[in-house]
Amino acid sequence: MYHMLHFCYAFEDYKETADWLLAQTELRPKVAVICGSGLGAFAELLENQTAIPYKDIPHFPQSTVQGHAGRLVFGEFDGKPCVCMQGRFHFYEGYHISKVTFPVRVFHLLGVQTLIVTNAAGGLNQDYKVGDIMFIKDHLNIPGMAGLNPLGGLNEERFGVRFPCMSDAYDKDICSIAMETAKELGYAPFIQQGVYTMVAGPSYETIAECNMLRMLGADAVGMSTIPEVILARHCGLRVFGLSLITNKVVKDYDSHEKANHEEVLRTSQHRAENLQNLVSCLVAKIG
Ligand SMILES: O=P(O)(O)O[C@@H]1C[C@H](O)[C@@H](CO)O1
Ligand SMILES: Nc1nc2[nH]cnc2c(=O)[nH]1
Repeated sequence: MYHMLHFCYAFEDYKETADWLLAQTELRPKVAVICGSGLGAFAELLENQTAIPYKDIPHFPQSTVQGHAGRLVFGEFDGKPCVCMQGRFHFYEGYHISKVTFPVRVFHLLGVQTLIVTNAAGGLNQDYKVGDIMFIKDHLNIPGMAGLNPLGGLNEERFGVRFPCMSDAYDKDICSIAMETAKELGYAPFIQQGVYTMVAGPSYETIAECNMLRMLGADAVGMSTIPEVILARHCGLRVFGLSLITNKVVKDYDSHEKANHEEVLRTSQHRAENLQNLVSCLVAKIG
């Protein structure tokens, strides 16, 4: 059990990483994108790229999960500078929760104003189909309710207030722009809006857990994103989040379906192009 007052990082650590990154590129991104499982190909589309492996970046953790390449890519969409994490960090990889969210505060110090988070998630809502893209309108922070919040410990006032508000976590204006963009691209038939919930993982949910999460009001379940969103809101970033529904969770004891990461990566690959188009158009509009 980790100690609540234990900090992995001091303000100076975030600053050191941000200053190191600013010396590697002349781009000054206003938008950062975190790519979910299998969704990292998006970064390949960036023009005028500078790609930096996580292992070369001071204080950065490493990606250990299949489908997370482990590179930070700076580049442009339609002339709009952007920084993209090709691979994120998860609590179940054994990282302290402040390591999982380390890049978010670095983005803030780079001058980023908007964070776009993407993830692969299991569909809890009966009406969702595999391949749907859910714009996140709210979240249920299950590990947070059990005491695992990235803001636990002493508050760093240089980033934000002790008790940040979360009822406005997902930016309604960006969500409207994303909806408009999805319609322009002809993607409306597979767009949903819903509530994302996070479990710590790495085991997938039992049938009873899926039924409970649905009863609590969640539409999709994953193992990431919420700690990043909380840290982003704490330091004043605007947030847009989307979940790719890569599988339908099992809620029926007669079902022979089994959740598995191969299916997650297959669905991500299938929808990769649509997601790339959507996110790149969005960056071009809001960047
Ligand atoms: O990084 P994301 O949240 O997209 O990855 C999801 C959750 C687990 O890491 C993995 C399970 O298949 O996919
Ligand atoms: N927890 C969880 N994470 C996922 N990521 C992709 N699919 C799933 C799922 O069914 N459950």
